[in-house]
Amino acid sequence: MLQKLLIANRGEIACRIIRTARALGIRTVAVYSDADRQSQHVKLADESIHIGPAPSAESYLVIDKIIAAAKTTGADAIHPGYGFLSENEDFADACASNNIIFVGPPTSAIAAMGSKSAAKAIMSDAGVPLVPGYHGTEQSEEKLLEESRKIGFPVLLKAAYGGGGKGMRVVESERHFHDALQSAKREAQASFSNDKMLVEKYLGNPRHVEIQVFCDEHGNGVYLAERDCSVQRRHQKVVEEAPAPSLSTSTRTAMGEAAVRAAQAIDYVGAGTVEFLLDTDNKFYFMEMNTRLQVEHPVTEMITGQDLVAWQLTIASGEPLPLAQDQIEVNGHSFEARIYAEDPANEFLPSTGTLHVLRTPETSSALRIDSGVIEGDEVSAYYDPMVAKLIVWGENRTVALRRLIQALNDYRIAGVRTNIDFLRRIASHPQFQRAELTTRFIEKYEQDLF
Ligand SMILES: Nc1ncc2cc(-c3cccc4ccccc34)c(N3CC[C@@H](N)C3)nc2n1
Ligand SMILES: [Ca+2]
Repeated sequence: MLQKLLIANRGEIACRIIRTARALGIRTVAVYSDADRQSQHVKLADESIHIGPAPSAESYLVIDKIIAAAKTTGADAIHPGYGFLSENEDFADACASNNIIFVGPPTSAIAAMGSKSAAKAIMSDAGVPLVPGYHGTEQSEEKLLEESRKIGFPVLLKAAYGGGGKGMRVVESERHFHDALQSAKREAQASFSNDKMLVEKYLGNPRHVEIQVFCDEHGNGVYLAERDCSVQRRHQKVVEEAPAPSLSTSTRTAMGEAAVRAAQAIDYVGAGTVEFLLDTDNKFYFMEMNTRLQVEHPVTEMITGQDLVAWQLTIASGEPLPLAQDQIEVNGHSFEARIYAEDPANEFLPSTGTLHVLRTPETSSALRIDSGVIEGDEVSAYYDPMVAKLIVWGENRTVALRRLIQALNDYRIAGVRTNIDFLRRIASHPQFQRAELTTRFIEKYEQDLF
């Protein structure tokens, strides 16, 4: 087993990783910027080391500083968490060349999934269903238009190196094609320094259903059920749940097996998430694969009873998967609500300030709060405004949803504005209660939600 783990992250995920490492008897090292000197993750770790000024670009994102911190403290492994350097090939390489275990997949797997078009080519060979479309290297406007005609409008233009909806344009008909392509390419170039496009058939009302996969270094691969992350606002997940409501056992099995095939096609090791679009006809299509632990992993932990960070550390130590596929059981239903310090009344802009009041609902085996802050802490604008994740479990969706609403009612935060009321309105909405989830939920019910 690993002796000493450096967590190259901050906030709730750093605290969460430290808790599991401690339970496994692994010593922990926290890294912190000037703004995080007094933060929770620093207090929780056995050791801590300063890595630079508050801006991420001068601290949490600086590969050499993280590597130097690991060497100074004698860490034998680094957990990247999510965001920051978690899907950065150069960072994974830097760990390897410094004989530090990177708690994640091989660099080759990160590279393979880095481009959506390259990923689709691999998935197609692995027999994973793709949205009808074009993901080739020829990028002339004529070629992309010809392929769009073949697919049939409406089509979706997507940036091959994109994410979070940037560089994405729905093209209703041919006469909008030129302008949509130019603006998508401009945005992709600006956001990702790469304007390579792929074209997909536009699905009118898909759900976002993602499969949690785990592979070890011995060729074993399993899936740990799925999560429905359809309720998004501007491509940012707001509420996630597991399992996906009204997903048939045959669809669940087919998606899970496709996800494991996808992972094994790239010799995956560690925790990964294969994202699918689930269409109204129950057909599913590969969207992308995330080669990191996701923010919403706790809902999977709640319904399977597994600690996914413990699995990551076990596998990073070279040990086999803790369970075989037929030993993985799903019990009950779980929701995660992401609590952001942002102001719904002001375009959801980040809200900063001191958390004068932070009273949380009482935790239990059915209610978990993953948070990186305590009362009195400062919420700055330097980092992601998510201050906590509220995770609930129930023996069925109705019970879990009732607990979610009760917990949101019991949350008291003063000093920054939060999205708690917005979350409560989503959870209480009749269509949400009836699990009529589509990716257009918030857009469709916007007037009821604000
Ligand atoms: N071919 C095709 N058709 C419809 C789509 C609709 C979306 C979409 C659009 C808006 C919100 C969404 C929420 C969850 C899942 C998907 C969406 C979508 N994505 C991809 C990235 C994700 N953040 C949004 N891709 C799509 N692809
Ligand atoms: Ca991704």
